Amino acid sequence: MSFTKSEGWLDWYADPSTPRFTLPAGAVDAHCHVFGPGDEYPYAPERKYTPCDASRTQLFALRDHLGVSRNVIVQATCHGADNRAMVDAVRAADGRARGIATVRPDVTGAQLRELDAAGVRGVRFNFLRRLVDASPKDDLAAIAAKIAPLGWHIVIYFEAADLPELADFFASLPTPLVVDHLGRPDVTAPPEGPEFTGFLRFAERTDVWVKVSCPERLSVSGPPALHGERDAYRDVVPFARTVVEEFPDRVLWGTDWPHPNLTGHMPDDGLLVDHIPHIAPTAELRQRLLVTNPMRLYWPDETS
Ligand SMILES: O=C(O)/C=C(\C=C(/O)C(=O)O)C(=O)O
Repeated sequence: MSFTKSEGWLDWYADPSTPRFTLPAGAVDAHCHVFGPGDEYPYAPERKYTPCDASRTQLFALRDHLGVSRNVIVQATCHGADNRAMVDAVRAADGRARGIATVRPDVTGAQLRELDAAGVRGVRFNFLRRLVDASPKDDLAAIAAKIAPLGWHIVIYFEAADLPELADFFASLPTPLVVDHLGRPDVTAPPEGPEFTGFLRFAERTDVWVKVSCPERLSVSGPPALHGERDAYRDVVPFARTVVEEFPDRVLWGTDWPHPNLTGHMPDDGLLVDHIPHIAPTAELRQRLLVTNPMRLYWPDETS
């Protein structure tokens, strides 16, 4: 079966620079995806975009190029609840990857145990209307109840403006929560404004983790110079740095490779690594962000 990429779709950056910032040993890319290949892992009929292919082999090549040690591979909406591409990539990583799945309310205990055995450690609830049709909260609550006994967590992806409406539902969930991409703040508003301070209050819950990822999605200071600028996405820094400094033990970082649904520019993944010292200004903060925190959440049996 062949698939045609969505109109205007930008492929991932084919020639990422070698980062100037050297990642610490054991660094984890805690948010990335695999797409297809579509002829082996067909894209879901209900998808709202059709990506380029982005295989596990290409993901692992980027991992090695950037100096990353491990990956958390998050099921992308273009694959719906068919987790095979993600699971096969996790299995192929020989213990160096974990997975976050998408499941439906009728998922069985046996299916969840099989995912867990493969290295899956959570599910994703996506609330972006441009990515998925809304799921009834009762369905999501049913999924949460099924996965909680496994010790899994729930990755939540939402627009900042929707957090007030979603906060009570999030509070009702019986598992830790991991927020994608800083909760997608409007970086044109001041960090001390009501929207972001409201998000910080939400993140004060000790079972809420935050990915300080995707500056390229959030930045409005314009695309960086053609991948020559080493301090790109400056307008996102105050938001990400605040979260890192306020919750140093509950932050995670990821590339978001292969960067779905970006228009205008595609980030050089080497630049995304070079962005890290701007949001985590000390070696100690970077050790927690990149190694200690993701190991505690995804490989607890391997942490001392
Ligand atoms: O890759 C991301 O995390 C962000 C996006 C896409 C998805 O999460 C997805 O399709 O699963 C987006 O903002 O379009």
